[in-house]
Amino acid sequence: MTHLSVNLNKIGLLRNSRGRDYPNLVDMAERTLKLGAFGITIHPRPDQRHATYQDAHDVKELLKRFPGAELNIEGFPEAQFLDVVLEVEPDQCTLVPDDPNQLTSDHGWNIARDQDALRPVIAKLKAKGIRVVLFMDPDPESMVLAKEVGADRVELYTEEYANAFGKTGFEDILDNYQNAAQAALDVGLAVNAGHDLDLNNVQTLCAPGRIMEVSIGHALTVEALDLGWDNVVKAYLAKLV
Ligand SMILES: CC(=O)[C@@H](O)[C@H](O)COP(=O)(O)O
Ligand SMILES: NCC(=O)COP(=O)(O)O
Repeated sequence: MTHLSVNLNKIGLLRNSRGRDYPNLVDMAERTLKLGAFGITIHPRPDQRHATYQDAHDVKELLKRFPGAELNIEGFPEAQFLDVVLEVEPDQCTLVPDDPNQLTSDHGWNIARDQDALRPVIAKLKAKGIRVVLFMDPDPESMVLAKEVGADRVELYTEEYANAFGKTGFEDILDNYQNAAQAALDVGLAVNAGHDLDLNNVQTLCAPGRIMEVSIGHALTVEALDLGWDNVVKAYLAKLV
């Protein structure tokens, strides 16, 4: 079984577009958890275009009423982000090598280059009992270093997987992701996955059983426009058993 962490960035985007607290992100988080989702993910970016730092505090407070459910905060480890994470103390922090001006996340860490910066950050987060995940491209060779710098898990960046799904050559891409996941498991890292996963492609990635958690937001929100939020969350849960 793969855990579903629903990313509420796009709920935050919709809310922020009118300057009122509607839709209320915490209400959507509560609704999502009541449907059986394992957790909530938010990725507050420096411009707080969607999820905000206050959302991190508010969702953490909500989770006190949902024992066993997890909060995953994603982001680049700049000072303000780290201050918020260390205050909120989520169950998990996924470090993503995003530039503040990026439209969205589009690459994993270059650990060989960034290891000196990552090590103390990872140590500080782990000292607070926060599970640390590194957002990674599906490169089996990089998993040893991810473990060596102190990560607990990696999150495989799955845009390439999603783009290849159902097309010629997909099997080779799928094999690469499964090999990268196995390489992570072989060095003692658990494996998350995320970015552009959807109802059509998620099951093939998770079926072999190597993926512990997927975080899904953009496609889930778009699919909910057709199917309704509750139906979409239930549909993902049914595919991840
Ligand atoms: C790291 C990643 O792939 C996603 O979690 C990210 O949160 C997407 O960010 P946007 O919702 O800003 O596109
Ligand atoms: N880490 C991936 C995530 O949280 C959501 O990515 P997406 O489903 O919005 O592409």
